[in-house]
Amino acid sequence: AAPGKLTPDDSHTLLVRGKTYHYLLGNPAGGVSSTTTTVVLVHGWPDLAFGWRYQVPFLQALGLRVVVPDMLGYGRTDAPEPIEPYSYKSVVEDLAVLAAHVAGPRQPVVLGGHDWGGAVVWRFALWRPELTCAVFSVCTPYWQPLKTWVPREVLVETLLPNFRYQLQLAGPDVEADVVGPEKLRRFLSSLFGGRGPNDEFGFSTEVGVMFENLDKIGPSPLLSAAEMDFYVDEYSRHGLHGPLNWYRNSRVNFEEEQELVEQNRSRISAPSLLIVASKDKALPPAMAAGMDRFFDSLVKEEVNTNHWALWEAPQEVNGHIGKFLADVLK
Ligand SMILES: O=C(NCCCc1ccccc1)N[C@H]1CC[C@H](OCc2c(F)cccc2F)CC1
Repeated sequence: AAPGKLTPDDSHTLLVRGKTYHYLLGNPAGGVSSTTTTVVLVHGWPDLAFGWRYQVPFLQALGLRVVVPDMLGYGRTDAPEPIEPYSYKSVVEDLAVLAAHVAGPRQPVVLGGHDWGGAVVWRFALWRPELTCAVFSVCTPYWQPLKTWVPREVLVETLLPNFRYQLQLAGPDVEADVVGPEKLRRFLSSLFGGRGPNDEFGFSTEVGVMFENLDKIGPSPLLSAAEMDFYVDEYSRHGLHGPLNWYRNSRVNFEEEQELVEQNRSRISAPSLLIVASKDKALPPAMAAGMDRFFDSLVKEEVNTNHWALWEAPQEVNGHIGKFLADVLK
């Protein structure tokens, strides 16, 4: 692979704990040396490894090796039917295997996440602190493992009304209705900021997918037609069952994390960066209030974007990540 930029032959697959993962591997400008640091980038919903397209070349130019998987259920990675393989603990173990394959056994790596990927990288730092060199999250705050089970509908009614859409996404309706490339295109355009002729939304955090509006939704200004075609093609492979399984593990995640609660493991010692997005309706900056108390070293930054900060303000996002990593790796 050409050092410093992604080429088509930088696409790889690896059998990871019984699942085939597809990932992009970007080598650093100047080539790999024994001291090269590896960054693992974890995308969210509904996204792909391609969602990090504005960050990968920037990180390669900094001299980093970049590993970017299609997460479980997405793109050219397998999409198992059951929900358990999509739990935080299981996905963290998958990422640990992938990181070791690229960076070598027991080599600490930098973890970067957006959205669900942000939640995953915080969990990686909790479960595998010995493999965590540094961690950054875009949009997603940290929350500690809880010892009391709160059903998602109660969490929505009492504390996080902005999570109400997750009740719909955990149910059967979206994967039953959003089938085939044209429906998937309208669905993805809705999530990526596309609107109807009278500014109608196809998705809202209060409701979720607004099925009656889908056929009116136009292209998102955040992606070119070719980029959108790629997302539609990639999502047409498996449909939405896998991606939606991420919303069906609240109880599994709670039960798996009791091990962390019992061991009093709720603090993150690795140098950490949170970049919040001012206008993100799913993950508003206010959700990050109070998380500092769980960190030995936390930097918080804000960008003035909606949920898709990686694409809306890549220069600012990359600037914050670059400054953070320069401090960590100096
Ligand atoms: O659903 C997600 N993303 C879809 C966004 C769709 C959208 C697109 C464009 C505009 C608006 C919305 N992300 C998940 C990521 C994990 C989060 O759960 C972790 C968690 C807790 F469980 C409790 C406290 C904080 C915390 F972060 C829950 C949101």
